[in-house]
Amino acid sequence: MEEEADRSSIVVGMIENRAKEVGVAAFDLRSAFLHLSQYIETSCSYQNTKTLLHFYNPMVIIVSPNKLAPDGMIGVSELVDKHYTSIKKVFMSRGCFDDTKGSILVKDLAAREPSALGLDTYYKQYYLCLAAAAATIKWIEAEKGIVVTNNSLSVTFNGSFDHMNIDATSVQNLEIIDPLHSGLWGTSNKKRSLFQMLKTTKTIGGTRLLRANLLQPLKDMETINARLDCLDELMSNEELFFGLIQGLRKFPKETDRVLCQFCFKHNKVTDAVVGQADSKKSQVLISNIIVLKTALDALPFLSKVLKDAKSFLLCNIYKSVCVNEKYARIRKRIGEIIDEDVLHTRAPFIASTQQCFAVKSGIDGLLDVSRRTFCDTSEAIYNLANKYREEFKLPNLKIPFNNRQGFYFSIPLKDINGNIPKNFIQVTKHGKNMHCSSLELASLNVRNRSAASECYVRTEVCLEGLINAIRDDISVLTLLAEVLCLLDMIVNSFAHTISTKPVDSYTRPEFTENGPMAIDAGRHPILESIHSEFIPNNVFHSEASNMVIVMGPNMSGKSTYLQQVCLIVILAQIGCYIPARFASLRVVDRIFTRIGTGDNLEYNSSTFMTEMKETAFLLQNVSPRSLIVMDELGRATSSADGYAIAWSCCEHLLSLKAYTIFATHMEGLSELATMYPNVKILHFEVEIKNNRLDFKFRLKDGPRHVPHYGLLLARVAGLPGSVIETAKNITQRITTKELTQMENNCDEYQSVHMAYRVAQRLLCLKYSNQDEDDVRRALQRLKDMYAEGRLD
Ligand SMILES: Nc1ncnc2c1ncn2[C@@H]1O[C@H](COP(=O)(O)OP(=O)(O)OP(=O)(O)O)[C@@H](O)[C@H]1O
Repeated sequence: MEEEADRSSIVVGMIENRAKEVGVAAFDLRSAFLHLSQYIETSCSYQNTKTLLHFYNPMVIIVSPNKLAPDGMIGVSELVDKHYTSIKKVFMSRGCFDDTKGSILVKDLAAREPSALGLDTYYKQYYLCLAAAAATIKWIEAEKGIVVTNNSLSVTFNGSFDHMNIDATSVQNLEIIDPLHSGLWGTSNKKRSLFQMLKTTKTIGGTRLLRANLLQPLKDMETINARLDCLDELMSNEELFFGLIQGLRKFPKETDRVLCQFCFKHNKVTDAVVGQADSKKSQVLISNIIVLKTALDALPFLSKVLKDAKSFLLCNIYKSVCVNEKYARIRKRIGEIIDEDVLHTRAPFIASTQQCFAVKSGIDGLLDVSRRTFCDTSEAIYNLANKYREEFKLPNLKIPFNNRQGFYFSIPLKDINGNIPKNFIQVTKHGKNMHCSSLELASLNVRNRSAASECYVRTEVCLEGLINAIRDDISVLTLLAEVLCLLDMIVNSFAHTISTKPVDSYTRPEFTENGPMAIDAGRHPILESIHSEFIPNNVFHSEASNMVIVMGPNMSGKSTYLQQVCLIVILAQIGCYIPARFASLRVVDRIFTRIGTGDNLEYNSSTFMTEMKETAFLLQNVSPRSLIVMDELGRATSSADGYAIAWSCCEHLLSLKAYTIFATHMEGLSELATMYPNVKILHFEVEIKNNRLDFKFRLKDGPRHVPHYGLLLARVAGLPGSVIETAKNITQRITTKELTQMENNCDEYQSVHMAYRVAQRLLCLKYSNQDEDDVRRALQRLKDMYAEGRLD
């Protein structure tokens, strides 16, 4: 399953205009989804396009042939050449990117009214993605020999903009899909990504949905809360939770893919021209109908489990899927033609026999004749095996079947003893067995195969009416596919993961419209299972305190903290519980990270230039609801320039409403707090014991100077004692002056911030969901703490 889940099924068409606008059409052949997006590419390194391509992970990219964009920029075609060498690239002439054709196609093929997508209104404006859709659909129909059924495709328009945007570099930095290879976090070999941690889904569709959610978490609070309500119900109702696990198991694993395949008709004209035998395709179709029948048979159990569910999401699934008469109607029609005993199976011979006998007897005379031939040849093959067993004294001779060879003999090597009977041909060794055939078997195989092919083709003829009727109700099948993937993700991944953690270690996050981002005792979802004693830390951001500068020596836990905050936000926005005691969040629309991984994703770009490009992209695209984490910005150039850049970036971000966490070694940056009340300085607690740093991994308020931590760590790393001593003398002289300055700032910082913190807490109380009594009690506590000077 793993391999297939990774295999892409998406074809992407892309085109751009002179105004650096890009239109993208992404057609998922597995789920019959067409995603259209059109946007202005703000960054010269095509960050938005890269993020989308990373999200879709396409198997084919279709572009028009011109290498350079009209303004001399590299253009999407060159971008694909440079960065996506392993993906098949197809050129189609500019004429194939026809927006008028695209709009007609989308209108005809979309399952929902195009007006519901907003495409009717904005048609002229969004011509680029429609042009890309025209080229993409044309290529798919020609290349795959299929015709997309009208009113079948699920089309979303600019769907990725309705979700949280995490650029491709941040996806890597945060180890959302894959862990980083370098030892950045010190435990890379044991560390998994968030995706790997949650990948307990049981179907490929569910796994893909999970990946898509992690790359583009939700932004809509209602949908997030609906998922969380559903999780609440699953966590408090064991019967429902285990019932759903059992219910989902009854559906064949490939149900979601198969249901969507009914959106595509095979293009018989193309087949005839190419002269391909139809039997393979008929076989696929019959097997699809058997999967559909098995899935429809699994629905009543699911209905029974969901009948008394209370949460909105599960009730909605019950109403739209479980009590929808259309499914019963399709099942009834299948029952009129398909034998009741036929079940879905993965064993090749049983599957192919089932397919031959799927249609009830007496419906088609020719089919019945072919079946008889199929039975006769199968029996002859078994008789032949019996004959050989006796004739050659090979009682352990077996007659397995695979789709490529048909039947073959398998004999234990020890029974042969070097004397291979001369009737046997195509002899090969497989472990402790010998595989072979004989001329008689080969000839029976040919007859058996041809009888089976005839059965498939006749079966397809018999099923034609049924298949057309199924296509009339295609929307309920794609709906069932979506529901199964969603349930797989929520039940088998989210609920399962939470249930494997210690009780109450994961909690439901709360969301408020404009409230703070407050996380109490948050933990790193992955590192906490590697470290036996992971230290939790708090997070607090509000409009009045939107930047936190985190200081601390190397190895004190800064980078872990930054990653932890982002992963918690992502988990919350996919509708999952989070590793914290409590969290109240506001919805984040973009996550930006600037973390020096040392990996240069850009070719021909120094570490510093990469850092600057990423920072420029961030500053150009940041929105009031973004979350920004920056790790040691400015360390890759001279210290004065680096400091200046870090300072001015902070000042810029301070003028915005976005929340920023800035980790740095530059102690001078703490002075920002004396000038800007919306900056909070924190540090990771470290003690020095016997000339060694003792890391506490606990966040404390205010700046803190740890003398010579670089030297202490250098000693641990093994630098010679004489080198360390010289370095110590030099650094002592430099820092004495700076230290005096910092201590002065520290006092000033404390008094300014005391008053400011009161204001912050008042703001939070204003937006909180607490009742009046709780608010009154909180106000009294605030007053007492202020009087005692212990407000941190
Ligand atoms: N809260 C925590 N509890 C327990 N261990 C932690 C915690 N945070 C970090 N660690 C451990 O400390 C190691 C160093 O953490 P991290 O890389 O975050 O430090 P850093 O301050 O970013 O270092 P540098 O400045 O050198 O990048 C991590 O590999 C992790 O194993």
